[in-house]
Amino acid sequence: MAARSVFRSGLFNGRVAIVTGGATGIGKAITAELLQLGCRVVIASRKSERLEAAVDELSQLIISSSSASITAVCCNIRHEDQVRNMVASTLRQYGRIDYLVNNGGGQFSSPAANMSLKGWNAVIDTNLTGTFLCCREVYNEWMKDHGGTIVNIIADMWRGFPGMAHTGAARAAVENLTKSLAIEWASSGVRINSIAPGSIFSKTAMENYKDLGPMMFQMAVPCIPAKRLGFPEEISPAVCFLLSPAASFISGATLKVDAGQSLYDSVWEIPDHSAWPAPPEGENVCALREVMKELKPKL
Ligand SMILES: CCC/C=C/C(=O)SCCNC(=O)CCNC(=O)[C@H](O)C(C)(C)COP(=O)([O-])OP(=O)([O-])OC[C@H]1O[C@@H](n2cnc3c(N)ncnc32)[C@H](O)[C@@H]1OP(=O)([O-])[O-]
Ligand SMILES: NC(=O)C1=CN([C@@H]2O[C@H](COP(=O)(O)OP(=O)(O)OC[C@H]3O[C@@H](n4cnc5c(N)ncnc54)[C@H](OP(=O)(O)O)[C@@H]3O)[C@@H](O)[C@H]2O)C=CC1
Repeated sequence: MAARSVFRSGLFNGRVAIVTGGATGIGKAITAELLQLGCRVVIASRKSERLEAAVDELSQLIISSSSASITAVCCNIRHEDQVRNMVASTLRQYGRIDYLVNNGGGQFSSPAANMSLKGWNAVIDTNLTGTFLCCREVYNEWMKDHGGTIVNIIADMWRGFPGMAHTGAARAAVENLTKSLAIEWASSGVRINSIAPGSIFSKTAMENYKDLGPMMFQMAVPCIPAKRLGFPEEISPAVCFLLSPAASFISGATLKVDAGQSLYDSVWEIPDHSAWPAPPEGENVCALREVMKELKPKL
């Protein structure tokens, strides 16, 4: 499935990674690249049929001389007992956990004013609490004594996330969590960083938004300096870099992989309105009125 990795083959030989949401979209590309680099990967998410299909497909990438392997465990990261089971079963199977990629997550699109508490909580529990639980469990059960590397997938929420305020709040919180853990766990030899993807197209990501999906992704294109969408295979090399020894002095950082989208335009339209309070009267307001009088006929 994925293009061949630019990294040295065998880079992750003998290493063990957990990739949440590793069966679809960005997670599937990460899993594919880790496998090509010799890693033993455990993919974890809610739907067993997706996990089984990914194991079948991705195991075909493994060449017979490689130390790589792929297995799956059903885990809803919102549930503490299931996260505990994911970590315990990985340790039973492989005896170590070198890497954790917190990629599983998502949201629905809705104006904040229409969000129910249940919907808000579903998104916060998935993206913030789920990430916290996975980090804490992997740390307590393995990385505390052996070190390791964690990458958290967040989002382009640098100017807020109008239309998906719940996920903006959760991802900003994960960015901050990443910084706290980078300090708290440094003395265990744990590095932890975030990656903030721009608009990354995959069939599963699009289908999450039902009928709105195709339009949402298409509408993002003019706001991307590259004038095209990104693809999962453009996120996975950044994840592999941050996991690898090439990033041995990087912790607590966030890497934006968005072709500059976060610096540029927004899809959120603010209609013309006169709802704001008038500015304080004074010489500058008078001067602007004069300028506008002269400018108006030319506009
Ligand atoms: C340009 C694009 C940028 C893309 C960024 C990406 O991340 S792409 C990646 C995209 N990939 C993903 O996002 C993948 C993962 N995403 C998901 O699994 C879901 O989006 C989830 C996080 C909401 C969890 O859902 P779940 O079914 O496990 O949760 P649940 O059953 O426990 O409670 C859900 C509650 O949430 C509410 N609610 C839910 N949907 C809507 C809606 N459309 N409308 C309104 N509200 C909605 C509702 O209140 C519902 O309760 P109700 O009223 O039914 O009793
Ligand atoms: N595509 C994009 O433009 C962007 C994506 N992101 C983020 O990147 C990550 C991957 O998304 P992407 O690949 O695009 O979309 P996908 O919808 O393909 O991937 C989401 C994955 O998360 C898993 N998942 C969702 N909820 C849970 C849960 N509660 N427990 C365990 N696994 C869960 C899903 O599997 P299952 O349903 O089986 O549980 C699925 O594999 C997500 O966090 C997403 O929000 C961030 C910015 C932009």
